[in-house]
Amino acid sequence: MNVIEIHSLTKNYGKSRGISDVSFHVEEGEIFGFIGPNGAGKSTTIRTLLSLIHPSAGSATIFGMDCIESAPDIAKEVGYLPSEVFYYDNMKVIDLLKYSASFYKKDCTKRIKDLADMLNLDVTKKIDDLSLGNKKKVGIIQGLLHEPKLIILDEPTSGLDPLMQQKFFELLQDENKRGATILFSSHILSEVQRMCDRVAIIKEGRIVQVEKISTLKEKNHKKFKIETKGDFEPSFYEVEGVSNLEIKDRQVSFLFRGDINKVMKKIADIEISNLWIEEPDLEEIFMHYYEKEA
Ligand SMILES: Nc1ncnc2c1ncn2[C@@H]1O[C@H](COP(=O)(O)OP(=O)(O)OP(=O)(O)O)[C@@H](O)[C@H]1O
Repeated sequence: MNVIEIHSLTKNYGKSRGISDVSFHVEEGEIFGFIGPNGAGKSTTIRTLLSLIHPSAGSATIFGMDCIESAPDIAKEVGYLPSEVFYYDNMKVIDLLKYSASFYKKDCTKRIKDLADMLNLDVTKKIDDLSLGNKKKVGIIQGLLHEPKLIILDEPTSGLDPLMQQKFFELLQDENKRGATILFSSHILSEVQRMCDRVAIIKEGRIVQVEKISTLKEKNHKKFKIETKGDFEPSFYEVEGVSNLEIKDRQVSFLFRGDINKVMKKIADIEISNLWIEEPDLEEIFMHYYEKEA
């Protein structure tokens, strides 16, 4: 079942572009990444989905319900962490969290305590006295306290230190094991690569690719580095799919895309002393893709 379905969603801000013709779906139980550079349209897509702003064209459903018509029902089952959190600073953290919990028909007391303990947040403090990172933690707890079936996170890790990011990812993985579907927007590719099953790439308001992370990596080049005992056969360079070839003494490095057996057969013909084959990380794939599309 698809938890989120987005059909040709378009949002213009007056004459300026927000998003154009955005379509993708998120399946039940997925951790789905939504990546793109600043201003690409991630927040606009998410805010349209949550009916915080209305689309200029197109439609979207969450749990099969229309995002605009059924917004109040959808909100009960969705946890949302906006990219920037703003609060009435004078309140105590616990009072704000209790207030947030009052919107749901369940007792969230234990859950709030567990989340605050896990994230190391002192809920007796005034929001005014919290650092940016600790304010972010309040937002995370607000988004998760009602054990939502769908968690939508817009740039969730900004402001969190590396240790806290790690805890936060563990928390999300636990939520996912509990059955929650997660939509995770980010411009930090390493975290998307680490957390997500599939990813949609957005550029200048348009989706340019939706792919499994594993496929995205498979379809792309691998990096080869070889050290040889003797000189190279010139024919080695004729293998289809070899690019960015660099030779220095008895070391050769190149990128390869295609049937890996072909290049392995070539390598078997020469006497080598060492061999390294590296997967590109998502960042390299992403840059490659953006350059190609530019
Ligand atoms: N309220 C607004 N009024 C006018 N234009 C807007 C508004 N909000 C966003 N935009 C424009 O819409 C486009 C998409 O912005 P959006 O905030 O959705 O991108 P984003 O991918 O979330 O980027 P970031 O990572 O910087 O938050 C940008 O060109 C932005 O300038």
